[in-house]
Amino acid sequence: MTLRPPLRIPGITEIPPSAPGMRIGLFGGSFNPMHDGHRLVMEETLRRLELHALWVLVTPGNPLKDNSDLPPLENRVRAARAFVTDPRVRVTGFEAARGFSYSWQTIDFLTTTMPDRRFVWIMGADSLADFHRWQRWRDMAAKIPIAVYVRPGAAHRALASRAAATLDYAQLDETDAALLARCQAPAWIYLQGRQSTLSSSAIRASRNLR
Ligand SMILES: Nc1ncnc2c1ncn2[C@@H]1O[C@H](COP(=O)(O)OP(=O)(O)OP(=O)(O)O)[C@@H](O)[C@H]1O
Ligand SMILES: O=C(O)c1ccc[n+]([C@@H]2O[C@H](COP(=O)([O-])O)[C@@H](O)[C@H]2O)c1
Repeated sequence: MTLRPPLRIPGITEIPPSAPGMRIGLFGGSFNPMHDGHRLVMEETLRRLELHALWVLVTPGNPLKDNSDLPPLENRVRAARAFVTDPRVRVTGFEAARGFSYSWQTIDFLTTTMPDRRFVWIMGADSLADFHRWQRWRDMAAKIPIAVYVRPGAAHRALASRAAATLDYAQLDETDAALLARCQAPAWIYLQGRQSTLSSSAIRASRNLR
């Protein structure tokens, strides 16, 4: 298993508190920085999936991206915490403390150590379009239900993607969103709704122009 050197930062890399039976959304990302598009995804999934909590997993580094300019984990976690206002949302960098590089490692760990919680992976439509390039993506889809949220410019690529085709048989109707976290994987849903054109890269580009 590929592990990076564990990085433990007090107050930053702990797993949020939870209780048996809780339905918990896992929203992974670089969050460089967090923006209102992320807020929209969090609000919509919390409500429509009837989640008790949503954990923002600030990644030490997306394995498919060049992370050389990525600000330190601690800075991204602190900035995301300052941005979040909903008390159900908890921001953590816990993947770094475990030395995880890949999301399947996170899913494996959480579903094994906390089998009495109902975890759901949350991603934007652009991530589904690339999902077949994630390490062990099929194993991940077999372990945890997945909610995909519409993103401007990504809808077609997402629904025509290899992962969408492979998992076609496990797609729930959007009207059954509240059932997703109660379902056995594989199960996934594509959520339409309010959309945001915001992206972290556009925000970084506009900051650099100033
Ligand atoms: N505007 C948005 N609408 C829907 N989903 C989004 C939006 N912005 C980000 N996401 C989703 O949030 C998760 C984390 O995204 P990330 O932190 O990479 O932000 P980003 O804006 O996509 O960043 P970048 O522009 O640097 O690629 C991903 O699953 C991504 O698909
Ligand atoms: O596990 C993988 O192979 C993998 C490949 C690409 C992205 N991810 C995860 O997807 C999430 C979104 O990443 P990002 O950079 O698009 O915000 C984040 O949690 C990454 O660690 C995971």
